[in-house]
Amino acid sequence: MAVYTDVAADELADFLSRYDIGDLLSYKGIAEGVENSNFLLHTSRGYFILTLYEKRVARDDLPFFLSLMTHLADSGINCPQPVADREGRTLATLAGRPAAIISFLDGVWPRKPSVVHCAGVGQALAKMHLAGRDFAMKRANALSVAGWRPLFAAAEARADEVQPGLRDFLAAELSYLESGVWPSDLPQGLIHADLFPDNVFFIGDEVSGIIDFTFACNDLLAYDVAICLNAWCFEADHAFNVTKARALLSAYTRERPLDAAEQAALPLLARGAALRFLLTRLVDWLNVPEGALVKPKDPMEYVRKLRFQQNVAGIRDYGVEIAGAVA
Ligand SMILES: Nc1ncnc2c1ncn2[C@@H]1O[C@H](COP(=O)(O)OP(=O)(O)O)[C@@H](O)[C@H]1O
Ligand SMILES: N[C@@H](CCOP(=O)(O)O)C(=O)O
Repeated sequence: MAVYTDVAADELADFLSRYDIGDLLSYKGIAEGVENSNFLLHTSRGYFILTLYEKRVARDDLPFFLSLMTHLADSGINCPQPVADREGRTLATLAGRPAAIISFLDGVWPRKPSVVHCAGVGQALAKMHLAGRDFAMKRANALSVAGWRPLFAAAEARADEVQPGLRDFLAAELSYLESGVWPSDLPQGLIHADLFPDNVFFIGDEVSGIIDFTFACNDLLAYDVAICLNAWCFEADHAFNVTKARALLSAYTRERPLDAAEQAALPLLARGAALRFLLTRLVDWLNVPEGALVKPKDPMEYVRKLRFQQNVAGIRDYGVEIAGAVA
């Protein structure tokens, strides 16, 4: 999270008077994250998270995100729950932004994910995919292949300020991924689409909860796995850690086996996943709003990940053997 939109104390007190969550004792902006404005509320009834939805979130999508959290929780996935006001509404407006209050989850996200954490997220991701099967609402992925060229267009003129040659590198990769290679016939379902370490809480070695569903959508399930491979299985020195990848994939496939087509497509999906986060990071890096409390994420990290994925020959490079179904 971040804070793009500040909220005055009297405005917040007025807003909270519509809810039954006790008296406000304190609140503070949360500097982590990059997408929305988030505040930690401390009231006489405990802690809550207040989110003001910003740039990439369409108001019309909010019922999908809020209903999804309720659905997943009902299916045994520990995730934040939307808090309704006294009239039963979970979606509101504050400081001119769509806003919601959600429950606070205990746990901490792993700053240096270990092999055990990677296994934990693999299992949690598969359980979330299974729990999403009977979620009735649908949302297309606005940041799949068709969504990448507008991001590229927004950043290409200044891409070489970040790294000489970056514009041409991005143009070539984008053209390749747009050339008809992207699969459409793999198993689809509800995906998180942003399951990075800062969105998975642990207590000890156990996953205690999953947060941040504002990119959740219907798309290829294996694409979600690819996003996680990129986000969890590289070291701080940018080396790919095959032991972590094996742990993540093995734990995932114990819950939901990957079919042969998904296994074969995984390196390509990981290229696409790397390009998607590279592009959003680049756009954000070049457009930090003045006065915003946000630390933009490094696009170059994803240039390195993309280069790695371009050279992956097959799923064996992720430490697992090809089989009818990886398990
Ligand atoms: N339900 C929650 N319980 C506890 N902490 C939360 C919760 N939601 C968000 N946070 C805190 O806010 C940070 C950023 O949240 P996130 O949803 O990733 O932001 P963004 O909306 O920008 O994607 C998290 O890393 C965590 O510290
Ligand atoms: N995970 C994305 C950024 C958006 O996620 P947030 O949960 O940190 O707001 C990235 O790393 O590029």
